[in-house]
Amino acid sequence: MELLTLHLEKAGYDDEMSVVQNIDFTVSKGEMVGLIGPNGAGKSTTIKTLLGLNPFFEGQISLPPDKSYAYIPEKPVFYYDMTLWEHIDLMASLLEIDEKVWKDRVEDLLKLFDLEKVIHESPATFSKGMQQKAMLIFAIMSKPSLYIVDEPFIGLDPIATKKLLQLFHQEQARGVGILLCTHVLDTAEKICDRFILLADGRKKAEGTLQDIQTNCQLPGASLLDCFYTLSAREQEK
Ligand SMILES: Nc1ncnc2c1ncn2[C@@H]1O[C@H](COP(=O)(O)OP(=O)(O)OP(=O)(O)O)[C@@H](O)[C@H]1O
Repeated sequence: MELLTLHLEKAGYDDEMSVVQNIDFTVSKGEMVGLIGPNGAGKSTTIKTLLGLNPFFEGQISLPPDKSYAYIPEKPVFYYDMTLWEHIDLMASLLEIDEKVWKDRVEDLLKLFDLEKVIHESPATFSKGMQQKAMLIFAIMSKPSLYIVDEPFIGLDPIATKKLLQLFHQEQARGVGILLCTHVLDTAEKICDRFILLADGRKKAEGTLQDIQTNCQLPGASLLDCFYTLSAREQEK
């Protein structure tokens, strides 16, 4: 069952000029799809558009009903005057989650990510990795059916990365779909079921690692090598 279907004929930042053209893909239940591409390829524009943050687009987007998808941004934003616990409390009331349910979930997540000691401090003063963990807790506590995650690994230490990968795995096992936008290709290669490769605002390749290897005529090659080959091919055009 498809949780996200996207077909962007064009999208950009004003009516005049489109940044991405003819991009379509789906994310199904239990599936992790990697959205990859070089700097400026159009990944963030695609994500902003599918989240409804960008009014300049033509196409169709279908997301799960309200509140059942969560976006984890690359650059977290916090209220300076609020503690981590106050952020969590606010999030729970906005999402209308039962108090006992969210408190149990949050307790486990705070323990998992080692943030119990700082619940009464403002996340605005946390390190990059701690802020990333806080954003993950806000997203996971709502138990969405789809995650849209932008560069979750930057800033996380190896143990937190491992814990996050295990968490994603558990979430996928309960049928959650994940759209993962990342430049960390060696990790993406291990965890994603399929990839969408964007370059120059267009979809250049799509499929499993094996499909992409076939497309590049590089059997057995790493995702990074395939990415490099496809990017070089694009530059030659
Ligand atoms: N707010 C904006 N206004 C106008 N143009 C923008 C804006 N944001 C991005 N662009 C342009 O859109 C194009 C695609 O940028 P986008 O941020 O989607 O790329 P990306 O694939 O996410 O890159 P990166 O890997 O560097 O994050 C670039 O040419 C960029 O200059």
